[in-house]
Amino acid sequence: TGSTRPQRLLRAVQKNATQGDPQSVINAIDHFCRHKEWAMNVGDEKGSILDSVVSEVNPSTALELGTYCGYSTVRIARLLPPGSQLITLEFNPAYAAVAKQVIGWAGLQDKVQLVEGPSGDLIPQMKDLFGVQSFDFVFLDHWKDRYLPDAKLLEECSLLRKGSVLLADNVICPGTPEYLEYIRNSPRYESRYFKSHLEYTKVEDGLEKSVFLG
Ligand SMILES: O=C(NCCCOCn1ccc2cnccc21)c1cc(-c2ccc(F)cc2)cc(O)c1O
Ligand SMILES: [Mg+2]
Repeated sequence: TGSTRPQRLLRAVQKNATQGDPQSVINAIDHFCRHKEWAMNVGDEKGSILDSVVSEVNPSTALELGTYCGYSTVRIARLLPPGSQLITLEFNPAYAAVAKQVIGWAGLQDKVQLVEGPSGDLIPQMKDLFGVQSFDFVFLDHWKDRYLPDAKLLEECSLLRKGSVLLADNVICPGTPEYLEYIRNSPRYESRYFKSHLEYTKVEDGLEKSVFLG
């Protein structure tokens, strides 16, 4: 029984990042993934696009689907205004355990609610569990075949309001063709593609930003 990649990533954070300094946590993970072991964090190039969208939206309530090791959780939470909340869903308990420690190392635990379980079950419970009326911002980064059903579920549960922003990772690689087809052709969304690269590689990938029109 050796360590897992998420555990080695966490160890790199604890070794190279300063507690309470989110940027040093981001830098430590990017360095580990670029020079030691690739991992499926959104990364620095797409992360800068994520930062600009989060800053523009300035969300009071945000949802992340797919925590993994907490890299994008830290990127988003570090930009949130005081009093705002980020809810992040993770299916894999081992990933969630690492993410909790990464988020804690960054000192952002008070802004983040990490919930374990499948999005299809948890999204309908958001209002009851967290008193959320609607989400200003949603980052989709989980199973690529769940992007479309979960976007529809958010609509059906009235968890989106006029102006809510969905930002989807990996729309090219691994790819989310059904989601792109739906969201780009729906009269209820205004979408824009941000061309970039798969984290830590030269492979094309990108983010799709979609504004819900109500
Ligand atoms: O697969 C990826 N992410 C998803 C993880 C599981 O998420 C499961 N999951 C997390 C919450 C959650 C809630 N409900 C259901 C499932 C739920 C993912 C994969 C790649 C990638 C690209 C090229 C490769 F050669 C290999 C991998 C890159 C990425 O950026 C990704 O995000
Ligand atoms: Mg991703």
